Amino acid sequence: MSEAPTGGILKSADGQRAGFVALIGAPNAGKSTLLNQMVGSKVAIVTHKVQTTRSRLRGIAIEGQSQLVFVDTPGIFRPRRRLDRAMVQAAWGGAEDADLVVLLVDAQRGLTEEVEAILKGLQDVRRPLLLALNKIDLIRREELLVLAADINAKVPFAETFMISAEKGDGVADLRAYLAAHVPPGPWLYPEDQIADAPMRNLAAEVTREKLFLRLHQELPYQLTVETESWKELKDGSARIEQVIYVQREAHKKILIGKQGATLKSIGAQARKELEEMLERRVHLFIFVKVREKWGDDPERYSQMGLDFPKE
Ligand SMILES: Nc1nc2c(ncn2[C@@H]2O[C@H](COP(=O)(O)OP(=O)(O)OP(=O)(O)O)[C@@H](O)[C@H]2O)c(=O)[nH]1
Repeated sequence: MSEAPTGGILKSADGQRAGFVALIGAPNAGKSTLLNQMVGSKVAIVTHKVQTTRSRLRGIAIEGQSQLVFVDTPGIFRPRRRLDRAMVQAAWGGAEDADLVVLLVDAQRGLTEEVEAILKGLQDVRRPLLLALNKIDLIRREELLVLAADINAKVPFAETFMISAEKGDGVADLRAYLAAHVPPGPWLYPEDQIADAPMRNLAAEVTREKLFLRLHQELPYQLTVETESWKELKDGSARIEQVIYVQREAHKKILIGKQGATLKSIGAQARKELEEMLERRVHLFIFVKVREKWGDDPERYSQMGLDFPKE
């Protein structure tokens, strides 16, 4: 067997396709359910190439020779606070970055205010837009056709799919369409990273995400989270210790906050998500350490699966 030219990490690019698919929709539209159907048991890799909150990797699906990388565009609606507004902008940026954008609509709820708001936002997105009407098991076909026409009258979608994410109806068609329409090119993520994202990285990624969500522009990007220890306890819970490395004492202060309040709330959010993800109780201990100059050490970047920025 001959080795792939990339050293065996990526498969040969013959006939391969790969791309980012932004899945957007109002809360409860069924995004998670659809992703589970599309991605199956495969967990997304978690070493982001770029450290931003723009889009979160939700899962990777392989369909034939195509790799579909699903990204979330968090907080696309309800921009109440300034941070939220910044997130909304970032979210639309995420849609702009994607190769294809799928709007998932709960067909039973129909054209709600939230859906209207998303449609408005989508008018400026210069990407192929696909509409997926979900929960078709709950409504009559005639109503579905009317809804499809109403939505397409507002924003012309390249294609409209009618699916039941829960029952699986129509999901294969959508998947096949996406697979055929992502750009030709080598896969974006090596196959082995998709199957088993190391749990320690995953846990560190969760905390890192909470840090960015909470502190946003206050903190510089030179910050890293490492999971130092992970113990399975007898009562079924997990004890996880993490260290957040920052470059300066001042950053440490910001991160910890008054009387530890900032770090405490970040820790609480991370723990909650970890508990949901791992389906068990989690004891999370986070320490903050100053490690000067780690930002200049290329080795650290590659450990995190990041490219070392040239300047
Ligand atoms: N009947 C029916 N229910 C569905 C279908 N797809 C999703 N649901 C239900 O809709 C609810 C919301 O689904 P989620 O997948 O959690 O929705 P979501 O868009 O990820 O929600 P957020 O994470 O809050 O944005 C759940 O109770 C699902 O079981 C479907 O095709 N038919």
